[in-house]
Amino acid sequence: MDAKTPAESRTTLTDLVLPSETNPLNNLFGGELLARMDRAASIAARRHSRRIVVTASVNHVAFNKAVPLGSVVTVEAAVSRAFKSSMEIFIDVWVEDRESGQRSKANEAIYTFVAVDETGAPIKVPPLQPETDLEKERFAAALRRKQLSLVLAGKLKPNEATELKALFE
Ligand SMILES: CC(=O)SCCNC(=O)CCNC(=O)[C@H](O)C(C)(C)COP(=O)(O)OP(=O)(O)OC[C@H]1O[C@@H](n2cnc3c(N)ncnc32)[C@H](O)[C@@H]1OP(=O)(O)O
Repeated sequence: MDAKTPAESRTTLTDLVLPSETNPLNNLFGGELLARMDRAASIAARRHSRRIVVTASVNHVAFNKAVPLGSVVTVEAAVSRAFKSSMEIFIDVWVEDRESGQRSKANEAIYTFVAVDETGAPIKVPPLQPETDLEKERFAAALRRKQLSLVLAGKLKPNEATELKALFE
C-alpha cells in the first residue's frame, strides 16, 4: 500500500456556536465540541483509509479555553500516524475573532480510529508519511500514546509498553 501524507486526510469543519449548544455560562458544551471533533476525525480517517472507520478511543482532550456563544469555530483534523488497522488523528480547534478575523487555538484532542470491513473486523490501512516538522513530531510520539492508551484500556501489559518504559530509562 502506498503511503499517504497528513495533507491528504486533512479535514476542516467550520461552524457557529448556537444557543442550543451552550452551557449556563453561554459557552460551548464540552460534549458538543467532542461530537464536532469526532465527525472531523472520522472524515480524516476515512480519507486516509478509504474504509469504514470507527472511533476506538479518545486518547486526549484539553479544553483549554471556553468558546463563547456566537463564535465561529474551526475544527481541523488529520491523521498523525497509521499503524496496522488503527490511525491516530490529531485535532486542533480554532476560534475566529469577529473583528480582526484572526484565529486563536482554543482546544486540541487526539482520537484513535480503526478501519474495519463490512463485518466490523479490523483491516489494514496505508502507512503515513509526515512532511512538516510538526507532522514529524506528532508522528514520532504517536507510538508512545498508542501504548499508553492500550495500557489504560487493559489491552497491553505495562511491562510490554516498550516506548513508555524507555521514557524512564
Ligand atoms: C461503543 C460505541 O458505540 S463508540 C462509537 C463508535 N465506535 C465503535 O462502535 C467502536 C466499537 N469498538 C470496536 O468495534 C472494536 O473494539 C475495535 C474495532 C475498535 C477494535 O477491535 P479489537 O477487537 O480490539 O481489535 P484489535 O485488538 O485487533 O485492535 C485493532 C486495532 O485497534 C487498536 N486499538 C484497540 N483499542 C484501542 C485503544 N483503546 N486505544 C488505541 N488503540 C486501540 C489496536 O491497537 C489495533 O491497532 P493496530 O491494528 O493498528 O495495531
